[in-house]
Amino acid sequence: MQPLTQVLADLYEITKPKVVAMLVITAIVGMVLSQESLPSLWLMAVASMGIGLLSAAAAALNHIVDQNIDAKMARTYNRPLAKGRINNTQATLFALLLACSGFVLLYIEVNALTAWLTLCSLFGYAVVYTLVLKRLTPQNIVIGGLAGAMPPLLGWTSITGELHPHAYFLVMIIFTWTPPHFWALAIHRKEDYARVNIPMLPVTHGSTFTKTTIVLYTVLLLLVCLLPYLVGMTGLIYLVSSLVLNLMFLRYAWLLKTREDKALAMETFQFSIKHLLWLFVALLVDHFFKF
Ligand code: HEM
Ligand SMILES: CC(C)=CCC/C(C)=C/CC/C(C)=C/COP(=O)(O)OP(=O)(O)O
Repeated sequence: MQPLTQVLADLYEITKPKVVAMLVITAIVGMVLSQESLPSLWLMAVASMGIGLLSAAAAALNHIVDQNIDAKMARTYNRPLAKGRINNTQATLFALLLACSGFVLLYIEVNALTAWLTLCSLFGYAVVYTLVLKRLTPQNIVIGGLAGAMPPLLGWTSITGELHPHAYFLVMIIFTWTPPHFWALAIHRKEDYARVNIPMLPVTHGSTFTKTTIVLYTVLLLLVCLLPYLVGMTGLIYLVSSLVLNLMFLRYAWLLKTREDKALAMETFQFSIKHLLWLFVALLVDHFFKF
């Protein structure tokens, strides 16, 4: 029997807290951008809580589904389920508790549209991506990435109760960002994925092809990031910040492609996270000081 504190720490770990924190930040930006003035803080808090709970449930389900492959990969062998520190019943009940409380909170305190869309995102990540696409095709993270890109739209609908084209631009940004974010890591962890027969792009098409694809996606990302400015949704603060961040990302991608430095893959991956965080901070600042 594990001590209760260890079980709680393990349950917390399977929620992928840092990823969920980032998802919630992008949702909050969606909330703020949906209105001229700051939305109700109560509504923002409950919506963030609901989106966070359902994202955490999705992450826990991913740990349950992937425990056998996680146990064989150097990056993930020490995860709570892979190591048997918690069992399937504990993890499943925990995931259900998170999912139900998140859904009910969104449905009652926010709106039905957001509750259903967030549940669809959970399904998209935990079932469509993890259970099916991850094992099926090297385009797994391109298609599956849509679930992780949804939070800004979920944040937007939390406040307005309606879908809006401006929210789609934010989704498109994260959707285009996800492949270079993940493939940089997948290059570094290629042997891990090959060992467990997961058809990640560097395994199926090689690292050289993947690096070229990363460069192309970072160029596409730079262009997609211009859309909010071009339609008048954002101002110059966002335009300049996004250009600087995307040129930095492109530089990492280019160095990764052209230099034989093994450390560059993880450096590119780590930069991708900072890139997205600062891009969304820029969207926030721009919203309040738009010129
Ligand atoms: C299908 C889409 C995605 C895939 C396959 C993916 C893959 C990954 C993987 C494998 C890691 C773990 C790296 C490690 O253990 O060292 C990671 C880390 C991370 N991802 Fe993603 N990611 C995706 C989408 C996203 C999205 C949409 C966000 C946020 C908006 C995000 C934010 C992060 C953050 C913040 C980390 C660092 C976590 C930490 O340091 O513990 N990812 N990602
Ligand atoms: C409700 C909602 C918005 C859901 C979004 C869910 C979510 C947690 C998205 C994050 C994407 C992510 C971390 C993928 C990595 O999975 P992986 O299995 O490829 O990586 P791993 O090997 O580290 O587990």
